[in-house]
Amino acid sequence: MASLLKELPSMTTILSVYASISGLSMLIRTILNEMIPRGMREYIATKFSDFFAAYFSSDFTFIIEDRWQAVENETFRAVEVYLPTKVGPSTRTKSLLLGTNDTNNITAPPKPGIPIDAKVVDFFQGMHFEWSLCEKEAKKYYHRHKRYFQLKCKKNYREQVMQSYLPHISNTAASILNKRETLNIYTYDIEDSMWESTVFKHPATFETLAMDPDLKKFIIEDLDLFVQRKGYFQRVGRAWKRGYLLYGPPGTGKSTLVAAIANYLSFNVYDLQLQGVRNDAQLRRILTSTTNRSILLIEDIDCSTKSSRSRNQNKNPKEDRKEEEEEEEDQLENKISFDPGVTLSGLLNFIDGLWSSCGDERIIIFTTNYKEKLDPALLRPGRMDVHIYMGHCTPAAFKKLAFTYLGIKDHVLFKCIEELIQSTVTTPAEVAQQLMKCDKPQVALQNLIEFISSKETEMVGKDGAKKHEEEVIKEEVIKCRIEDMKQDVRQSKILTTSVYLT
Ligand SMILES: Nc1ncnc2c1ncn2[C@@H]1O[C@H](COP(=O)(O)OP(=O)(O)OP(=O)(O)O)[C@@H](O)[C@H]1O
Repeated sequence: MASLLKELPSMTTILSVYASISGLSMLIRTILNEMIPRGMREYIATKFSDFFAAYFSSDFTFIIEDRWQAVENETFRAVEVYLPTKVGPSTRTKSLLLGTNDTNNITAPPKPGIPIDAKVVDFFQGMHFEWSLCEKEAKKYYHRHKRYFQLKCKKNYREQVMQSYLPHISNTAASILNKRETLNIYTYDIEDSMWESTVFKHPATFETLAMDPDLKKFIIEDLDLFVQRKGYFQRVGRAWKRGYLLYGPPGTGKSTLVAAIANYLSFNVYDLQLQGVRNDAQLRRILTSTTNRSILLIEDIDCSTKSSRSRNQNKNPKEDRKEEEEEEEDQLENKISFDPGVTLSGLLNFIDGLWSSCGDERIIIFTTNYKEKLDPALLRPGRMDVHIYMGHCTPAAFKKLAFTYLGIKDHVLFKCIEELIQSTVTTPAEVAQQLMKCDKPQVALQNLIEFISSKETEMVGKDGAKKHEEEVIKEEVIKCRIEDMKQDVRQSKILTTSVYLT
């Protein structure tokens, strides 16, 4: 023992070694501080600490961003649906987002949501998880901020998270979404680059819709077949989508039919105004951020082109022509400007091009009052699968409306009204408006007879003047066509064939 103590260095030696080491380290630090720039020093220090943290820390973090490879991230959406179910009184969150989008019922209890940076704790099969929703600034000013979920857990839970926890979240979210009682209607906010939703409570159903019974039956069967045919679409190598083109005069029930389809299938509706969309890239982003089991609605598709918009407004073909020329010039300018607008080919690409494969169980509906004004490319077979004409009121449609609005299946005035309806051009919207005026069938039906009769006399008076006007318009149209052909020859030298919607 005494010999062992003798071999130990003395206190003085230890202190002098310590002094030399600290002196040396100070010298090295000073040299490094002078030789290596500050930025690089900080970078090396962070890398060092990251390395040791990863090596020695027992935690692991999963990041789930809102978009994944250019489309909406379904895992993010599942977590977004699942996590609010975990914020009860027992959970350790310091804040909670509350709100309701049910504009029809302000007393509806608010639903919980996850605020940015709040922490939500969840337990699954004895494992402890900590979630937080974060946001980071977008690189481009017109893109919304990126949101992502952070899931922190023990490193050794990693496998279980992938194999059982995340599938459990997806299944729970899917069953919540399938059971949802309310539908949403979305409209795109160009400023914030995001879809905004509100509760969709349209009372229209196939039951209340006044249309030809065979056509109604056909549509219902077509929808039923569509939702059952997941395997079929896969087998034949087509995207699980269905396109409907609804056309016909205003007030014949096109929007009502869309609402009836949404209610029948329990699909959310994405109502897109093409006019505000900046370019094809933005259109792609908008369309890929819609969800499955939904309807994409683009109303008045004919009005989305500049030329068709002006044609609708002007009665005088000469003015039409002038405005068209101005618009063609605009289009030429647009082609070279920063913001070229949406091209028809950009839209078609989503309907049946390569981008059509993004998403499942989607219904695309275009509506128009003027099918003849649509670009033939849109009408080509395979583009819009079903073309549905919504026409003027028929005797059968009138009976349906009378039952819906007055609750009657028959009345002595029916015969007279049916004859009047056949001899005039009346829309279901006009009939519905008259029937709504009074609850008493006798009075309401008499009002309707007066209304249709006055329309009939108006039409007879207008007939002569109308014929003359039609002849003048025909002449003008022929002149315009000849001018068009000349213009086309000139244009084909300058323009390629892309069609612009703005
Ligand atoms: N076929 C119909 N069956 C039942 N109600 C109808 C029908 N058509 C019109 N209506 C009634 O008329 C109103 C207007 O109809 P709707 O907006 O669906 O017509 P639209 O064809 O979409 O018109 P637009 O082309 O102007 O958009 C509806 O609120 C509905 O009450």
